[in-house]
Amino acid sequence: MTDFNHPNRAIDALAERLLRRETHQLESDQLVGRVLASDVLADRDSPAADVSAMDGYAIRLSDFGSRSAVPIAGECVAGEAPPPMIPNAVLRIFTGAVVPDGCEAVVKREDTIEHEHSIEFLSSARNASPGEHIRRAGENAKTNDCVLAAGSLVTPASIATMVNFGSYSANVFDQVRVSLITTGNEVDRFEQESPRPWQLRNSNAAAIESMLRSIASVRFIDHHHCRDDRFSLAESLEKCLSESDAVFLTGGVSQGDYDYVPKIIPGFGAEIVFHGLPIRPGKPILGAATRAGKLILGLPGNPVSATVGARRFARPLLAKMSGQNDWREHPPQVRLHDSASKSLPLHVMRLVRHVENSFEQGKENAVVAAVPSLGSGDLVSLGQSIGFVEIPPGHSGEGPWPFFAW
Ligand SMILES: Nc1nc2c(c(=O)[nH]1)N[C@H]1C(S)=C(S)[C@@H](COP(=O)(O)OP(=O)(O)OC[C@H]3O[C@@H](n4cnc5c(N)ncnc54)[C@H](O)[C@@H]3O)O[C@H]1N2
Ligand code: MOO
Repeated sequence: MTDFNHPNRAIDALAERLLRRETHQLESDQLVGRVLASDVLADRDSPAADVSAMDGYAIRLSDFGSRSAVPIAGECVAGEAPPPMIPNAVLRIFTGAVVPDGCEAVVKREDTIEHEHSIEFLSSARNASPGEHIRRAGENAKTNDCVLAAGSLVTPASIATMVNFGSYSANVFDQVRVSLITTGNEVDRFEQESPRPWQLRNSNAAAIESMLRSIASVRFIDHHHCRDDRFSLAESLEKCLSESDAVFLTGGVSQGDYDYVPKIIPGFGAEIVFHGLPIRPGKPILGAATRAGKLILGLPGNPVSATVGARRFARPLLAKMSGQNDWREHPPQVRLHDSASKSLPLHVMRLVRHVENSFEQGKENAVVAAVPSLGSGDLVSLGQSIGFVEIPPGHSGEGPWPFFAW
């Protein structure tokens, strides 16, 4: 086990040991949020022919020599093959229509005086250069060019690209199957009755399950809740590992006598890559990988630590396992409003909320404010936050700091 001084180093070391999924074909209406396993190729040139970028007139540059009005010989409309160009005449053309053979440029209609059967060129049109307002065949992509690379996350924007090139389905990586184990004798659902003062509702299960269910490239498999018992924990972990690619646990990861998570993991032949990182909250976090490349993430039980840890560590690791090339996060930088706090020798994750008009304060970065919090058990501050900023060791003040939104 190495001592990592940055959460990103720990994430990288764990990511290296994780498996990638098999692949299958999926229809385009199911693809958003999934990861392409094969390149998408252009099935034809884009555009497929030279087309007009403007509503106007298809001309030869020699037409500018004409002193008087030039006749309009016909129309090129979108959805039809163009008529031929006739000498000493222009064709009316519409955006997206194929330009006729012999057309050297398109002049916007605003740069002409339009009569019923002819046009005159305004002086603004006379600077038109060859090819002006013509989108050339293949200028976006040639047939068989790669237009979307394997490993990219499918978005509504990339669906547009796929469908344009005739891909109504794509080869994608299988979803990452994830199970969750929460621990603790004090924790239960308590839906019908009220918990006693020494009991707690299972907020970690609710937070992490909902986070996992919001990721399209993840399939949530199961949630087990275990009492603080070594054998039932080991039994649950064995079952979860047999049916999942990643298992997240909360609680039981620290130094207590009943903290069995670190104790049972070596029994599964898994390598503990880190146990304890210089972060607050979440210091006791544990990351392990099995020989088959499955992920075990042991999150501390405190609700803020568990939720922050899942967001900070699970998200990129699941992106990696789902086959995404660009799986590391690129968090935006934000400034912290009213940032009177001491620096600590840890990476401090501070819960933050929006600030009204955060972009109007003459600063380059958006501004957020710290949510007052009494620590990693403060579920009120957790619920009022929009995410957290991460302040590096020895730093304090307004930043800017990387921001991780929920
Ligand atoms: N001697 C030490 N004690 C502790 C250390 C340490 O370094 N040395 N670290 C502290 C830190 S930091 C944290 S964080 C906690 C994490 O401990 P565990 O992961 O073992 O968590 P638990 O003790 O099981 O629970 C902590 C806390 O969270 C509540 N909890 C647990 N599960 C849930 C759940 N599913 N939903 C809601 N709340 C939950 C639990 O009742 C406890 O209050 O250890 C410190 N101690
Ligand atoms: O760092 Mo522990 O995560 O709750 O306070």
